[in-house]
Order: sequence, then structure tokens, then C-alpha cells
Amino acid sequence: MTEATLCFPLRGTDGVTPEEVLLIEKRRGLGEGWYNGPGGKLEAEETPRECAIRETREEVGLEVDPAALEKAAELTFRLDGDVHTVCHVYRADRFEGEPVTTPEARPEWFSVEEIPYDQMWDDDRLWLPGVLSGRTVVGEFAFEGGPPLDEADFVDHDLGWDVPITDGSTTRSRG
Ligand SMILES: Nc1nc2c([nH]c(=O)n2[C@H]2C[C@H](O)[C@@H](COP(=O)(O)OP(=O)(O)OP(=O)(O)O)O2)c(=O)[nH]1
Repeated sequence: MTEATLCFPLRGTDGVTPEEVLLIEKRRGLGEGWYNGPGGKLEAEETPRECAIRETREEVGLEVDPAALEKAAELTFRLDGDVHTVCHVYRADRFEGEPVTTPEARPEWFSVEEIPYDQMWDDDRLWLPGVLSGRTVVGEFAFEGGPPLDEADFVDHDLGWDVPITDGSTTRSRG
């Protein structure tokens, strides 16, 4: 089982819903060629929050203000019955720097009304709109026919909205 993070930098957050979200076109690895938030796997001794901040820095060069990092979702991805990845999802409405392209990612700002769901993981259209509108969600998603996960079929899901979510690692003692 892998533990991973996603971070969605937001701008135009004066109203209830932000105007824009920074997505990356992933240039290598799992989900290559698709849009996603910056993110990746936890390293040893790292908390999910530290991971989300590090991955956003490494992939697009933005320095997220830790005080503005808000956990929005905890998503479990199953592949052929087994838990493949638990993913901690964050919103971030304060950060420094301008996004830059790196070997891992090409950043692009999207209006929240024009998210390219047809170029993203199949499950994202089910939970990302709620996350961008400030809700919390716990989700479980079943894929079949892998590995790898990004070539498997998305077959089932279960979502719990507006639930309290914890902000620690699911498998490690530090949180
Ligand atoms: N939006 C979205 N993200 C997903 C889904 N499934 C899934 O693993 N992810 C995320 C979790 C991670 O942030 C990312 C995959 O991890 P990664 O970027 O470290 O993968 P990688 O193979 O490139 O790893 P690495 O060798 O660079 O460490 O994709 C999904 O269904 N939707």
C-alpha cells in the first residue's frame, strides 16, 4: 500500500468558491499525460502535510504557506480488491512564487468551471468539484484489471461528504 498526497493551489478565493485552480500535466510516472494536482508519494518520516508542500515545491516551484494548507479529502484507491493507494488531498489558497515547468510537471491555471475532466483520472469528476467548493469528502474507489492502476478500469465508488477528516498518516505514527 502506498500513501500519497495531492495539493490544489487556488486563486481568486474572495468568494465562497475559488475562481481558478492550478493543475499539472503529469509528464512521467503514474497518470502520465493526464491533468492532476501536484503531489506524490510520502517519503520516510514525512507527514502528509510535509509531503504535499514538498511535492508542490518540487513539481511546480510554488512554496505553499503551511497555515493555508487545508485537508479536503481522504481517498482510498483499490486495485483488484486490494488497497493500492491512500491519498490525502489538500486545498491551498496562499503560496509564494510563480508556477514553473519541471521534468515532472507542466503547470496550468484552470477556471473551476472548465476543469478538463476528460483528461484526468475517471473518478476525479466525482469528488474534485466538491473539494474545490470547500467541502470535505472521504472516498473509496475500485479499479479492476491492473496493474498498473492507471490502465485499470474504474468500476465502483463510495463517497461520504462533509465528514470530519483527520490530518495524520493512515499508517505511520507521526501525523
Ligand atoms: N486525481 C487523482 N490522483 C490519483 C488517482 N490515483 C492516484 O494514485 N492518484 C495520485 C496519487 C499520487 O499523487 C499520484 C501518483 O503518485 P506519484 O506521482 O508519486 O507516482 P509516480 O509513479 O510518478 O511516482 P514516483 O516514481 O515519481 O515516486 O497520483 C486518482 O484516481 N485521481
